[in-house]
Amino acid sequence: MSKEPDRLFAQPLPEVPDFAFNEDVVRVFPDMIKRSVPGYPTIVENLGVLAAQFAQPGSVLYDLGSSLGAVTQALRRHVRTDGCRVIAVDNSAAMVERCREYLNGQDSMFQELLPVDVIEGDILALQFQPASVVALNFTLQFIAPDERLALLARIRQSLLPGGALILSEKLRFNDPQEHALLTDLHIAFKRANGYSELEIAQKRSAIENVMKPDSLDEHRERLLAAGFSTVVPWFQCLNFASLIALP
Ligand SMILES: C[S@@+](CC[C@H](N)C(=O)[O-])C[C@H]1O[C@@H](n2cnc3c(N)ncnc32)[C@H](O)[C@@H]1O
Ligand SMILES: O=C(O)C(=O)C[C@]1(C(=O)O)C=C[C@@H](O)C=C1
Repeated sequence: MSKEPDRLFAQPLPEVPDFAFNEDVVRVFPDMIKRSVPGYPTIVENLGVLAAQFAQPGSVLYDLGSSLGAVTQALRRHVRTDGCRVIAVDNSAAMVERCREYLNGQDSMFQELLPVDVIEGDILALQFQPASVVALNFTLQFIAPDERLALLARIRQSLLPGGALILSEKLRFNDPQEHALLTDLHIAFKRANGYSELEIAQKRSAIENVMKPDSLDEHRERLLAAGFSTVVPWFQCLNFASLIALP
């Protein structure tokens, strides 16, 4: 994995462009996401552990919005169920190209890993195959809010009995004091990871038009409306959380 540090927002920009998963972001993404998302390494590794409990023989495991394939690699480290394969999907060509390189690297180091297909495509246009595990790890927040319910309903339709959706997201909070507190603590997390006030402010304006977090209640209600029967939060660190949704 690239060790290049994220300095994308370190210099004052005359105008901060909307955040995009382009070549510049790809180069620094492992560093960016680890220093920006509290609990990210724990979520990714345990997503593999959880997935192993839900994987059904001969089924597909989806990594939707796979970026550089961190979740796909965790699935391949932990899932030992016969006949499973991983389908990783991302609509950023730059991410997909680098993801394939990293997965080839994993293949060259370990034997008997689950086979994986990396598809460059829009998850909103995907024809889902019967799946036992679907991971949306910090991806739904980048989908237009009015598309989210239909996507989750299609995922629910594709899930096999005994399977699970694992959904990780940045959260917003309806209570203004709770929202302000957790936002301040997230900023403190970024500062502690070496981001300057300028970097934090410019990143915030880059993502505000393209990333729209929901509250935990909104997630729960939407998942139930999409046909899931059970929604269980399994991890929260500051304003970032991960949920298991069962069919
Ligand atoms: C924050 S990143 C996900 C991080 C990754 N899952 C991980 O755990 O390292 C969001 C990803 O979703 C992808 N994405 C956003 N909208 C998408 C869409 N409609 N279809 C496919 N991928 C999408 C972006 O290109 C980006 O790589
Ligand atoms: O909320 C922020 O400040 C973030 O930087 C979060 C976040 C994310 O949750 O995906 C946004 C964009 C990058 O992909 C990395 C992290």
